This record gives sequence, C-alpha cells and structure tokens, in this order.
Amino acid sequence: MTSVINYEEICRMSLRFKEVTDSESETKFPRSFDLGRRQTLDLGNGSEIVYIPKFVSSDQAWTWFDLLNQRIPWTRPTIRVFGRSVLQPRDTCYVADPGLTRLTYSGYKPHAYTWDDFPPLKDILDAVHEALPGSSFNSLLLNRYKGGNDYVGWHSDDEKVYALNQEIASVSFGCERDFFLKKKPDKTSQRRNDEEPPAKKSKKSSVANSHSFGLKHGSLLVMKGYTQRDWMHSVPKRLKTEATRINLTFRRIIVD
Ligand SMILES: O=C(O)CCC(=O)C(=O)O
Ligand SMILES: [Fe+2]
Repeated sequence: MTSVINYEEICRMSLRFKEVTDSESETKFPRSFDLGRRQTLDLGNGSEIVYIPKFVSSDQAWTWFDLLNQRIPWTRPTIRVFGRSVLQPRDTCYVADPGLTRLTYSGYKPHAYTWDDFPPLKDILDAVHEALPGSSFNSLLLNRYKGGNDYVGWHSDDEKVYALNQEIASVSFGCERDFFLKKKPDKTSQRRNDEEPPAKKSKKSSVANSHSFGLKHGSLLVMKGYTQRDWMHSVPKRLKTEATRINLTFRRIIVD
C-alpha cells in the first residue's frame, strides 16, 4: 500500500515539473486532447486515433500496475538498431496465444509467454475487448519505463506478422508520459508542398503532421486503420521524470 501512495506522489510531482520543462516539445507536437471521455482524432487517409483517458479507475489501474511491476519477468534485451547492437532502453515482456507465428523486431525474437502465465493480463484483455467491440487481440507487448531515461524511439509497428491496417490498443499505468505521432514523409504531399513558399510549407506541415498525447494512468489509446503504415510514434526521454510507467500494447498476429 505504501508503495502505491509513493508512486502517485512521485507522478504528481513529475507532472508539475513536466509542464515547465516541456514547453518546447509542446509547441512542436501540439496536444491533441485534454481530459474527458472517449475522443477520436481523424489522421486522414484511413488512419484514426481513439483516446479514452479514464478507461479504468485509478484504484484498479494501481492494482494492475503493482501486480505487473512485481510479477512480470521483465527483461532488457539487446536489439539491433541501424546495424549496431544496443540495449533496448526499457524493460519488456511478450505474451501470445499458443501456435502463432513468432514475432521478431529489431533482430530480437522474444519468448512468448501465455495468458495463463499471468491471469491479470486476461482481465485487462477482457476489459479492452469490451471497450472495443469487434476487436480480437491475440498477443501483447509489455513495456516498463523505469524513469524518464527510458524511452521508445520513432517507429511503426508494421512487422510482417501484422495486417497493414492492424488495430493496436495501448493501455498505460503509472507515470504519465508523452506519446508523439508524426506522419511519415509522403511523396505526393511532398510534391505539393514543394510548390509552396518555404515559410508557409514548414508551418503547415508541423500542425497537420504531428500530434501529442499525455498518456494518463488508466488510459486506453487505440491506433486504428493505416496508422502503422502512414505514421510513426514515440515515447521520448523525460529527464526530470523518475517514476515508473507500464504500457501494454495489444495486437493481432495474422496467421500466415
Ligand atoms: O509505451 C507506449 O506508449 C508505446 C509503446 C510502443 O510503441 C510499442 O511497444 O511498440
Ligand atoms: Fe509502437
């Protein structure tokens, strides 16, 4: 119980700090949403973000945070980035239905645990399925950011084991962190932009082609449609942040 209160206090403190220190990135990546109920952001060309800030109650989210923090066999693997071996800058774990095609990312093939290994994950999966009728996720990548030095760089989850228009449901517990989205360079729009004067070009693209969310404790963010094909996302470092954040991304592996 004591640890729960401490985490909450640390998170509140780090959030106040963030408002002061992150003004530069706030301008570059304008906030798309504030507090509230389910909200939808149309990214264009068949891509969409749905954000539910209060997907589960704060108490339930802290219960799950503590269970996952203590019981998941977190590892920090070595991955390949631009031909170099580096330590992944966050802890991870992978869960999937038995018999699915194995996931490989950045040269790393995580061991696939089953849902039965960690019963709370089934409860969270059920809650996600209930919130998103029609969805049927069969795998889960967990990330643990042990402070603001841990991050995930710009990427898309477009590995071959997923459909091009796969839906990804992202549940966050613990310390609020920024989640950035930016559009991949697009040849057609590039040509159109080249015809405009430089000043107008940069202003226009920075507004339409980037978004930022503060992913709240107990929130659910869904990347829908062609978001993985056309957009990249990241959770950047936040050096003044010391508290832990746990993120779960539910995905659907297609049978090949
Ligand atoms: O931590 C997050 O919010 C995002 C994690 C992510 O993008 C991933 O695991 O692919
Ligand atoms: Fe991702």
